[in-house]
Amino acid sequence: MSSASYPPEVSLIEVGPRDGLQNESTPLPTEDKVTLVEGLVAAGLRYVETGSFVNPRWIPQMADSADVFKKIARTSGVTYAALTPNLQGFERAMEAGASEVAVFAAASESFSQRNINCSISESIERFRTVMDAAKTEGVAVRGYVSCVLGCPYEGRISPSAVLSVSEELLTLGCYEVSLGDTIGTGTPGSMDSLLSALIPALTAGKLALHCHNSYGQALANILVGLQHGITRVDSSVAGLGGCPYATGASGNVATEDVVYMLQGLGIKTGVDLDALITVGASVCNKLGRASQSAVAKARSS
Ligand SMILES: CC(C)(COP(=O)([O-])OP(=O)([O-])OC[C@H]1O[C@@H](n2cnc3c(N)ncnc32)[C@H](O)[C@@H]1OP(=O)([O-])[O-])[C@@H](O)C(=O)NCCC(=O)NCCSC(=O)C[C@@](C)(O)CC(=O)[O-]
Repeated sequence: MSSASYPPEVSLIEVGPRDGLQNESTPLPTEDKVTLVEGLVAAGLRYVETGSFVNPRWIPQMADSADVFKKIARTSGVTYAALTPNLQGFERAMEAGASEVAVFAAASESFSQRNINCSISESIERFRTVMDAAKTEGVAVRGYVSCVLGCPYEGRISPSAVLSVSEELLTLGCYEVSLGDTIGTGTPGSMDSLLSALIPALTAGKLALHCHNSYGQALANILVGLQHGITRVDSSVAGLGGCPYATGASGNVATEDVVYMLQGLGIKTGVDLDALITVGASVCNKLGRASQSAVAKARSS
């Protein structure tokens, strides 16, 4: 396939400070989170999911999100987003100065119960109150759907289940839906089938991809997404991450690896790869863990 089949530009949604850090056994100190967010922005990322306003008893790693939002030096043109499961989370996010928020649903009932303690339909009702408040405040709301290519409790998930909840989120007013391969079991084949089912109904412009790399398929799955016309991709510096309610979910696809692949396709991201690798090395050093980015490992060897 020629490079002309790919978009000239892809927007990266950096989820490292939120998804990347929410599962760490020892939470990263607030100051280090602030340094991480600022480093990512300095490396060229223009959308950084900076924290989440969930129940701190459920996710203690994100308990200091308000402080992170308050302490970061902001750069104009950058979106500093937060995850908000309900109105209480939305209000906390607004008080902390989040530029936009994301609600998160699932295509699997069991995952929805374990992750946010309610059914899929109850979650949509909770999000309705968030959407109403966001409309009043003039704040954009992104939607996530987890388990689009497999669930840790239910196994295979049908594209029609993903379509149904994605449609509900878009109807509620989310400007896009990020499709989460939460446990990274998807393959280019299952991603192709899913997108072939979703895009005629929803359009590629309303979809983003959020791929975990547990089975080493994330880049291949993203490539399939690009071929379907998707131009917005979530990733996490150094491949940090994993969902606490999805056993076996390893890190998100590494931002460094996505940038390298996109550069190779001649696709612009606005990200300085060397600067990003330095940011990834620094946070890994603080966490005392190895980078999950193949590109960062190759460059440091
Ligand atoms: C959704 C809830 C809050 C429901 O939790 P709940 O216990 O059902 O909530 P509740 O409404 O019954 O309230 C119980 C207590 O929680 C408090 N509470 C309630 N809401 C909030 C809030 N916003 N902020 C702070 N506190 C809150 C509330 O005030 C109350 O406090 P108490 O009276 O007992 O002292 C809970 O289940 C929760 O926090 N879940 C978070 C799960 C989570 O963060 N998971 C990881 C993110 S999702 C993910 O990683 C997947 C994704 C997005 O990356 C995509 C992918 O890869 O698939």
